Amino acid sequence: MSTPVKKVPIHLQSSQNRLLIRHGQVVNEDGITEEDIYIEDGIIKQIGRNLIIPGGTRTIDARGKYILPGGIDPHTHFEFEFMGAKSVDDFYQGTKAAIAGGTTMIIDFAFPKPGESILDCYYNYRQKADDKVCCDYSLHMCLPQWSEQVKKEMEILCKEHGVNSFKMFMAYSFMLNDAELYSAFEQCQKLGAVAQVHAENGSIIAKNVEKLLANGVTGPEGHELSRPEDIEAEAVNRACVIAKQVDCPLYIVHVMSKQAAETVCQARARGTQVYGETLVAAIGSDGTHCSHANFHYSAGHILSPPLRSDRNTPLAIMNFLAHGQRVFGEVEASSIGMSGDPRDPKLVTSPPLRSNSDTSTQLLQLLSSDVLQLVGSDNCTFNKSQKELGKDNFTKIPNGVNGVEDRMSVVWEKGVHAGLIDPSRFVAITSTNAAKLFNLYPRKGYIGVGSDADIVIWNPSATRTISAKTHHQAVDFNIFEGMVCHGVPEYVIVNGRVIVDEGNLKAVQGYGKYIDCPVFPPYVYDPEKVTELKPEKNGTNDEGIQNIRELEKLHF
Ligand SMILES: C[C@@H](CNC(N)=O)C(=O)O
Ligand SMILES: [Zn+2]
Ligand SMILES: [Zn+2]
Ligand SMILES: [Zn+2]
Repeated sequence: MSTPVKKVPIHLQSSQNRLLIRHGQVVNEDGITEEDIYIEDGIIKQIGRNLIIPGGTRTIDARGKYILPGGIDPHTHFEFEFMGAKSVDDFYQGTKAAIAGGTTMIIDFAFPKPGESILDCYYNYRQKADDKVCCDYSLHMCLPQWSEQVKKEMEILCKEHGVNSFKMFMAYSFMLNDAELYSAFEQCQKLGAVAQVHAENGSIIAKNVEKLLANGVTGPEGHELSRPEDIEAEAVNRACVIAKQVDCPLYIVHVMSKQAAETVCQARARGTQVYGETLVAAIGSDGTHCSHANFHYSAGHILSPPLRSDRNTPLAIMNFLAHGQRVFGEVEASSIGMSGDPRDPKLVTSPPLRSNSDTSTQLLQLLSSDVLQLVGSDNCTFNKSQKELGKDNFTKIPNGVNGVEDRMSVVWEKGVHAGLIDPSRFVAITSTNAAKLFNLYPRKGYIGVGSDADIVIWNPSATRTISAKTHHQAVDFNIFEGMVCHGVPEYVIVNGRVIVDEGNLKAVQGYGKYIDCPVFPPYVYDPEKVTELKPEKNGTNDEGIQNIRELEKLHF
């Protein structure tokens, strides 16, 4: 007979784990409501008005503020050994900085060392991250080579370790060829995993580099010259063609150019199931900074695919992120029933499409698809001294920039404050869509009963000036240096704990944990059939997300 568990009377339980957020505007991807939120033991327990809550609960007044699902950054490289250097933001400082900026979960790219199996790589990443992370995290696995062993270990990672996404490279010395990509996509599709690609044509880049160096172009300006937009767009298209042959859902990481985004758009219009991730760097910066007289300044902006020198890129990328991105071409708006002034910047983002009959049908299809679904940081930071590895040869500059701390504010400034997207779309592209694609939703990326209490109280009218002097990252450079952003996190709640409290960061090392990403994400593998799985938002059911109602069909 077991001894009865002694239940501590609720009014004696520590109020540390009970929180009430009042008078805020709750923003989910499908709308905004004025509701209060009651949190206990790290879970959202009640949403509504006039909630009955126990005494001793801390109350936060969110009047005039938005209450957002915590940001989810789908793309980081903490303490990553790459190109002869190790990225300086580790899992502690990187996740601490993430929380400071309103991100409450990250998904890092595990990358096997030479000769290391992907299974050992997984164990080693868990070893180095678990005790350091300040917020929850998951892992993608990179596949720098293809073999029967890799194929087998992908299955183990999917079935036993909660990895449901694999990144293949089409550039760098560890690029896979088309047949290997084909096999890798087949395995992803069989396992119910998300196939991700770094889409640049590595063979053409190698030839361009040879020519540039032979002609004495060794500075950072050579980086984009060696890998122009065509080289990115060609690889995006090729990956989409292979994925379609295999019927494998495809996720293009770091779409960095108009041409690549248009290629995603056209592939979607042909019925290819492809998702596009862009980076906050592509929205908040551009390639003109890479040909600056100062080497450190230029090298500090080097990543791949490169920031583009076309100054229209940030606005075009932001438009591709806005839902129902409209591509205005030669086809007259009236001829396809479009309203609005064609000169409206929201409409014009890309060179004219051919105006013939099936273009208008195709255009209509394009008009209905949102081209890019989410924004990552690709935080892969190297100090000025490390970037000097490429002082005499741009191909040796360690590739990577910052973004994990500033992602949310820069997207708010360039998107919501600029009037191009609304707060709900902001939530979709900075949190919810990542949760859906990697099968974390609605536990993550949603404010609903039963969801994890990862919440940001966001002040839309406050501003902050970004600087390496004040940021919480380890790196000594910031590509957004001096940018004034509207949109500041005043409170950041991580699994029910107030980590940013009235702007003060109180990160706790090791407080985060590893989160499994189950295979066959419904939003990816059942887009036709799947109904939107969502908890009763205001339900009283404290079993949380078990309470599933069938709702309208999926729409991305
Ligand atoms: C190697 C890694 C980070 N570096 C970068 N994007 O330049 C990536 O390709 O995503
Ligand atoms: Zn990449
Ligand atoms: Zn990356
Ligand atoms: Zn502003």
